[in-house]
Amino acid sequence: MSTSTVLPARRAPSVLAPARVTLISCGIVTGVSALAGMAPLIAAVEISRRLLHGDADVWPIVVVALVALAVKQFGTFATGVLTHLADIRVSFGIRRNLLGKLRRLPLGWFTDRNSGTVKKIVEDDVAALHQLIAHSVVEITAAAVPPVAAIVYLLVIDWRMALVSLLPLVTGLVMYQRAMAGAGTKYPEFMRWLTRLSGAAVEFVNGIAVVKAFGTPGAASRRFQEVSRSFAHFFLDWARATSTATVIAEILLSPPSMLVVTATAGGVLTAAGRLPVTSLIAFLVFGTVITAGLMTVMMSVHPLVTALSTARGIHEVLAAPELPVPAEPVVPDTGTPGPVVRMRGVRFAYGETVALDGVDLDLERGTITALVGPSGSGKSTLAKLLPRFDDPQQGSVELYGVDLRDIDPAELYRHVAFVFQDPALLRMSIRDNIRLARPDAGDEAVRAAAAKAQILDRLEELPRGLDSVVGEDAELSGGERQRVCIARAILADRPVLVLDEATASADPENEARIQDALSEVVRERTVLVIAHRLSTIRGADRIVVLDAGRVVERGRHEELLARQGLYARLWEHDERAREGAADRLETR
Ligand SMILES: Nc1ncnc2c1ncn2[C@@H]1O[C@H](COP(=O)(O)OP(=O)(O)OP(=O)(O)O)[C@@H](O)[C@H]1O
Repeated sequence: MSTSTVLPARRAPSVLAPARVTLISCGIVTGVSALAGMAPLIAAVEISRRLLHGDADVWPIVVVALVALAVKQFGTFATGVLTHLADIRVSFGIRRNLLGKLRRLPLGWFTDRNSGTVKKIVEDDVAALHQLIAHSVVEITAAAVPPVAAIVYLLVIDWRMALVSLLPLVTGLVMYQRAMAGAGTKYPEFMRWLTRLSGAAVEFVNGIAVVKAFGTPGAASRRFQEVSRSFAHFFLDWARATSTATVIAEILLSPPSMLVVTATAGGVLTAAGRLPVTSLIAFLVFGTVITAGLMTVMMSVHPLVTALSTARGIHEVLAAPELPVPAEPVVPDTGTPGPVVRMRGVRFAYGETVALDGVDLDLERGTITALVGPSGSGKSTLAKLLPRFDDPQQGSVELYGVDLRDIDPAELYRHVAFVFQDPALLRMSIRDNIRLARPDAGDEAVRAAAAKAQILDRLEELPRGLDSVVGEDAELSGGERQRVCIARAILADRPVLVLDEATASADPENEARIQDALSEVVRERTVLVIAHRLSTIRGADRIVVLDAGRVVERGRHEELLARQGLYARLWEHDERAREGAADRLETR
């Protein structure tokens, strides 16, 4: 086991922390602006009061109202600019942190989630935060301050009339509250449905080739359809349960309802001489301010709740446990005697599924060790522990006698390279793809690596040669892509190499060239190869046979054949498959 101290999982900073000061200041400025924005309404009431009393001196009021209006406009403009700038800063920071985090998360984190979920967090969720930072705070403050100020103002003018005017408002809010009851549990469920929908859509699109080739019409997209249908049911049920209360609430909270109540009650009181006309005007003007403002606040609640839950989701990703990083990393000494890689008592389980159970394995310097075994025996899992895509739950993996958990990841990748089955090329020039691990490598070195990987001639045929961009003007076959990855590994020149041989057999010429490229890349290196076709690893220095997560046999090809065990059976099976294929070809 590792003996070094490891840092606790990095504490994720609050997603909104960098925008906090801006948001608080903009909230205050917006509140003041909103109050200033009410000045023209107060001025209108005051002007009508003076005119009704025969006082024509209204110009000072007009001037004050205009100044207040200018203050409001300036405040709105300034807060708009500041919040949008804060949004750009925060979104950029979050995207950068998320990308850094995704690089540090163990591979297991990704296999537990589909690519739809990851895309939703990085792209959609960060974009959704725009609403919160650039809009929600200022918009809600701007909408909430006038109604509150108006209520206080009307209570001061005539508290009894004010209470009567507020009746439709209070009833409307009670109905609204009833409509929203259960939203606390329904809303997170709604968000989970959206994630499921997005995941099902991505799965469907990713598998479209298989769908077209094998799917009976409609059958392959069934999962997507099922998720869509279940989501529609969920949403309809929710809408049905809340629609009546929502409609009544919206009618009561609308400005016309307020006007009807205020005009009727106010008119009766004014006619009876209990309410001055100027007060009636104030109620008519400010009554609609209250309802209009509240409607805006309520409309903003939904995007606000969405944005807050988004912020929580992003925070959870940033706080997800990473593979521990050593506090004091040890630099492995390549001169250490003994095996280059040593695995002891390695156990690894995916939840309940035990993939490796007590595996011991040594990779001796400059040798090729082949991992073979039936499908699901744990070969890929074992190989992925060496570049530390995950840590074993028990036991240890050592490089030059140092536990991988004690080595800085950047240092580890200076020693270990890998070529996996699925050739991963990035959307950049072929040249940059090859020199991914050595960005400063010169043209000569890149070409030499490509030549050794048996791909240079093909790359030179591309429209812009090595400058052609993958996915734009560099369309390569699977076998060619794999050879580019091999060129990358050759140029990276790491002493230890993990190699997952392709299962999908390429055409014979491609196949032969891949084999030539591989024999180049393994030269003078310590290699762990996952062998899917036993013919290719006959000459390996050592063959390790896995079965159900355990090493059941080890030795050279001839020794293992002589033992008549699992390897011999696998070999026989492979031979028969090869002969069968050859016979079929010959009889054509
Ligand atoms: N991400 C995962 N989640 C859950 N179980 C997994 C996961 N990956 C692999 N397994 C399981 O772990 C076991 C070992 O899988 P692994 O892929 O290492 O085997 P393998 O020998 O490489 O198989 P193959 O030759 O088919 O690629 C299998 O039972 C497999 O179903």
